[in-house]
Amino acid sequence: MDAVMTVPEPRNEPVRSYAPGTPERAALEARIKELGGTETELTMTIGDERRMGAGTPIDVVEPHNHAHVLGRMGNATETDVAEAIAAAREAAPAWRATPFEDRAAVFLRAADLLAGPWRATLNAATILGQSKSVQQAEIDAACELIDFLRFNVRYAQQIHEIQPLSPPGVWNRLEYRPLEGFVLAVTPFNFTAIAGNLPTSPALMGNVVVWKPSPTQQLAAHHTMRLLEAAGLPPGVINMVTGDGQAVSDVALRHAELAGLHFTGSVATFQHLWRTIGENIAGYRGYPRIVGETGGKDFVVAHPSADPAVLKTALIRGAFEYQGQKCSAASRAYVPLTVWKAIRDDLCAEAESLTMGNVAEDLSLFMGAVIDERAFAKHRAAIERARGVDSITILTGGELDDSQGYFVRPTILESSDPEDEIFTKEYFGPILGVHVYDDGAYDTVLHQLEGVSEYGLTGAVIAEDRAAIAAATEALRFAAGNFYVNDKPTGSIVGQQPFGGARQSGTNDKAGSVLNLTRWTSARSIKETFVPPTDYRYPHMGT
Ligand SMILES: NC(=O)c1ccc[n+]([C@@H]2O[C@H](COP(=O)([O-])OP(=O)(O)OC[C@H]3O[C@@H](n4cnc5c(N)ncnc54)[C@H](O)[C@@H]3O)[C@@H](O)[C@H]2O)c1
Ligand SMILES: N[C@@H](CCC=O)C(=O)O
Repeated sequence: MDAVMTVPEPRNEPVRSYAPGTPERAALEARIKELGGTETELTMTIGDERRMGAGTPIDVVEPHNHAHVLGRMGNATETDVAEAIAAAREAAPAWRATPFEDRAAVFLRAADLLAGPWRATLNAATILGQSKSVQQAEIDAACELIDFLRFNVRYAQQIHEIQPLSPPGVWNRLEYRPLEGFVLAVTPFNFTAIAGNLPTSPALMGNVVVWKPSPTQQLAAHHTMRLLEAAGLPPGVINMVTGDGQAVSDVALRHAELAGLHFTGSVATFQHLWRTIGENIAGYRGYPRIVGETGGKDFVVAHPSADPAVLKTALIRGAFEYQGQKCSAASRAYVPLTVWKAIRDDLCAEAESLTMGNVAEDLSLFMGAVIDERAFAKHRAAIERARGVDSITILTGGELDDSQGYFVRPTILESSDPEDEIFTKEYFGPILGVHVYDDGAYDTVLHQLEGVSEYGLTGAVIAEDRAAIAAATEALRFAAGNFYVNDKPTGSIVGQQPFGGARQSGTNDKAGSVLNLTRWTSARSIKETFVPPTDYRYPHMGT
């Protein structure tokens, strides 16, 4: 179309309340009932074909009621993955030739469908399959995914607007090509929005994608794929393979056309994928772009001037929302003695009072279950170890029950040893380590917490004293990619706090920002000279 088009100005999607009696609550309850009462066939999507993965069957269950099967998938085999790559490559020429505004319209439409008729479906699938409370599902599966889809379009346009200088007689242009080949998106269980963003952001930039969701997020991933189809995404642009990922690593990471990896998950998996790419580096057509966001050991440090109520709420919400299964969750806190004395009993009482259970049946609950048996076993081992360490006192929690669902009570551990593993290791669950320090030791504590963990994802300082805020901001400059002042370290919002961390927490390419989208384009410089020279001699050579 002959026009310079501007895309709609994005706004953050408002979070709905789901208070009893609201229409959104009624719609959600009805959809939970429908999806919870169906065993969904969790097919792969390869080109225009939907079929079950040909490998071993995998059940998707409700984490808070693990006897209840929500759906079944088949582990993708090497043949399945090879066919998904072939479908992506077949779709590539038409997709990269599709004008930006037509590509953008697909994702803007997906955002509007999700804001309207699809909202209850993605929220219900996230509550049932990932055990999120209503509030946690809404900020993730609805609002954050809508924001990713809308804001990325705006960011892509901003990238297109970056153009070089053109002196008289010359027109210089930058063309933003997609990468040559396919992008592999491998996504985690804990955020439906992240799972949706990792394949769609490269696709918006004109790439074709093979997407491998986490098996424990597959119900919401399945409906995300249907949403994209309903929005008009052409077959083959995003191909979804199901299962544990083994065949995906074996085939996709060794394929000559691998152009990029868009990953979110644990450090161990990311290092395995990166190592595989390194081992195959001579076999690719180009150098695959590697973007990976991984774990965290996220801190809250309080100064003696901290408002106790602000600190207490930041710890409760930061550590225990979604059972502590956010990469950003507060899992270590450093509190001066005077402030600790003011909050300890209330903090523990509040943690004990947090409601937990079947979040799909009771929409008033604050917490659900941890994601699966493996996570449950990891938390049990961490709590059992803590019981045997002299420097640790279990102040509250420590109870676990997997008879119906994988329930771990919010647990607060106090330790006099700031080097204990509760301050260094990511448990990814509702376990908060607290170190209490003498009020005069603030600077020493900042220095100690800066280097004790290998991660650099999120952190927060709670203080009223301006100099203390400035000291933490400076001392912890490289300890967190997302740093919060007088707030919890979780809950970043697209367009407001671009998200990601460095050190072992990832490549810090900031999901949902211009910085991320630039990784999915390979720019071409074009110089056109209007009146080209016709004689090779320069004036200094004389005639
Ligand atoms: N920094 C961030 O933005 C961010 C966001 C969300 C989660 N996380 C991190 O993710 C982790 C939790 O997520 P998870 O448990 O799903 O992580 P995970 O590493 O277990 O799994 C992530 C994905 O990798 C796949 N996978 C695992 N082994 C594979 C292999 N050999 N080949 C190919 N794929 C493979 C999984 O099936 C899943 O799809 C935590 O460490 C958390 O901190 C980070
Ligand atoms: N962006 C989310 C965290 C994503 C990781 O799990 C937050 O800021 O809480």
